[in-house]
Amino acid sequence: MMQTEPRTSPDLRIPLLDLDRPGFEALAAGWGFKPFHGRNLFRWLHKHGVSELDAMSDLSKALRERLAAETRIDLPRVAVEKPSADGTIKWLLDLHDGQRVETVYIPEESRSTLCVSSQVGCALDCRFCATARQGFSRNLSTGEIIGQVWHATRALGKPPTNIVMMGMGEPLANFDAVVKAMAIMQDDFAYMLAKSRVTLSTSGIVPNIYRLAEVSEVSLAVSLHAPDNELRDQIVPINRKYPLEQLIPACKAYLRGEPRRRITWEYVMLKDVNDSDRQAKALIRLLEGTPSKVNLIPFNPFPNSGFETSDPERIEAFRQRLKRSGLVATTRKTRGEEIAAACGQLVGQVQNRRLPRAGAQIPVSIGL
Ligand SMILES: C[S@@+](CC[C@H](N)C(=O)[O-])C[C@H]1O[C@@H](n2cnc3c(N)ncnc32)[C@H](O)[C@@H]1O
Ligand code: SF4
Repeated sequence: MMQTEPRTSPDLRIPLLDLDRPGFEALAAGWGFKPFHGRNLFRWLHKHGVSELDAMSDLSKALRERLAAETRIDLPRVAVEKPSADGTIKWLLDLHDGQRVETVYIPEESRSTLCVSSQVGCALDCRFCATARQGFSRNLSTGEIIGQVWHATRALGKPPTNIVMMGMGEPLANFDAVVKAMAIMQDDFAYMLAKSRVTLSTSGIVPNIYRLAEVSEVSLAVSLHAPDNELRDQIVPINRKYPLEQLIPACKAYLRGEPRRRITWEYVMLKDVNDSDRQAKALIRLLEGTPSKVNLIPFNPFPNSGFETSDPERIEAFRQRLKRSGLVATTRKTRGEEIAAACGQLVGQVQNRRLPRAGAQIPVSIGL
């Protein structure tokens, strides 16, 4: 075992999980090593899931000593692991300051999806969302976001085939950390996910949709939930700042006219709120001219939500109406019911705050 004592206080050491590949290369180069040594370290950490410096056999002793002295690797600690009979696994992860976030793994026949959190809580206050009830606590760092992927990959023995930024929080409100974490997910020396296999879901922070288009090519899912401003203002309050006449052009611009790309619109089905035939027609009109897929999400209830989920027949009638207009429309499957693991329903724990029991009986539903 390497005996080197840290030269600096642990808090001042460089958190390696916060770095992307260029960051590792710059770190190595800054210390007088070749940049590829930094790349090798990045590969050990993310591709091989190795966090013990002594096991990184192709790194020089001098580099490992420097790393041991001046860097740290803050791996997530699992507070609770809940497997479900259908293979879904929910992890509640402890963060360094006592906050907790949830990550959900959903296996399917031909793919596996990891639902990743971007914030502790959320400030955007969508009326039907359990995370919103928790309020906003803080952004996650890049390391805390990619740490969820690191953990799942290690636990499962292989990376998921798909990652969705649909856990707790609004990813576009934590722009820099999320973009860097998504770059690591896609890096060939790390998790090797194709661009289309990483999806960012947003409730519609319009300026950051334009920014995202400049720096990333991930798939975009937008939480729409209403076909007009009047209703959307009420149930997705960010709409008052960025209404539909700004949101739709931003999403179109995101596609850059590329024929194979499209926006996934998430539409949570709320009984007698947004599920009428008239609203289906309005939705069709709204999405005209935008390459789209609509994903209908049966509302996952939680105590005192004030909403009910639409009847299955109503959801199917709504879907058929969209389909007849030529839209691709699907209904999300419910998964992992007994472990309360719904993406979009996650409630981590915030230290020293009283939490609603929301989420206690909530099923998982996912599937873009
Ligand atoms: C929790 S959000 C996280 C990503 C981002 N903040 C957003 O709103 O798109 C992921 C998805 O879950 C949906 N969702 C939130 N609460 C839900 C509920 N009670 N039932 C079903 N879906 C819900 C959201 O609308 C969104 O489409
Ligand atoms: S749906 Fe998304 S944006 Fe809205 S409160 Fe929940 S996590 Fe935040």
